Amino acid sequence: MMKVSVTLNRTDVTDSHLRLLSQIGVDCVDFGNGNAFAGVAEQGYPDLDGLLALKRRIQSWGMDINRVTLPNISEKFITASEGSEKELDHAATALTVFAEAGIPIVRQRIAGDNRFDSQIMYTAVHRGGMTNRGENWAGVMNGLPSREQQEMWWGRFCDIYGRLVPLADKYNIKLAMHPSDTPLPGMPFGSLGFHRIIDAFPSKRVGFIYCTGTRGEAGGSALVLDEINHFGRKGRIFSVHLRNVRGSLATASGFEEALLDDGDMNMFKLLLELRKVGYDGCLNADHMPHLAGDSAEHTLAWCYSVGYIKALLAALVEFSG
Ligand SMILES: O=C(O)C(=O)C[C@H](O)[C@H](O)CO
Repeated sequence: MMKVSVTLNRTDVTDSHLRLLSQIGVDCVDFGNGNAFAGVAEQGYPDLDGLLALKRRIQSWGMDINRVTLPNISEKFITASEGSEKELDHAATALTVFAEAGIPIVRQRIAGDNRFDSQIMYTAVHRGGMTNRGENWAGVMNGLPSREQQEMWWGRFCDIYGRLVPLADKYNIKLAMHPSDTPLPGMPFGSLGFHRIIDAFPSKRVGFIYCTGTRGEAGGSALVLDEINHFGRKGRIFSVHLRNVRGSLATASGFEEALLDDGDMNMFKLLLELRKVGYDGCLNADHMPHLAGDSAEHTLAWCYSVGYIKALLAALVEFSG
């Protein structure tokens, strides 16, 4: 049975937030910022006792931790600056701490895997005046990574995974990569990059946080359905970010993020495809929309997105019979 998760970027979450998540029926929490865990600032990796206390607190509200993030690997490591190997040592230690705490999925953020580019961003206005992130890639072509830069980055990525994958196998924890957002040409993790990862690192503990929003940005629902089918059949989809978009780079040279019911993709069709390939992980209510009257913590947005996903899941059960 698929479950619903939300992302928290801080670990000092209040009881009132956990209560709200529990009330609206969230099953799991994902932690999106690897540097937020107690211990990372001081020693470079999370403190096991602090992590276990956080896990127990979340469990006391009827939820669990689904995915966490390893301490960030910076540009210094990519360019092999002196002393930067320590970052990989810390990521490796963090992985073993998370495994010891019984966390199922870790994700390594690496400088250069995502690219949020002010050159191509604009504010899209949707129904009721709601604003959303829009991107149009005209003008960015000259700034894209060269073939040489791409290969250099890939070499460093292989150094990172070469260290982390054997540990993931040894400690039985899943190592998940998120697709590059924005999926511009030359970014490492589009559909070709995803194939490349599992070809180079065939361990069954290597897979993806499959983000329907990011991949929809690349090619709309046709691409998303194909990729869910392919990577899902290979058992490589460990978690799903559920987000809708309008347009795509392939079809409109641009895209706009949208509410789950108001983009081009029919989210129920995506769930049917996930069900077809036997996916039973979390559906994360990705990227909180900016709703009128919402709090800085996006509590209204959580209610909208989580409620929508829970209704889709109820419909899916009836559909399956
Ligand atoms: O959740 C992650 O690991 C991400 O990489 C999230 C992305 O940075 C963000 O949602 C952009 O799609």
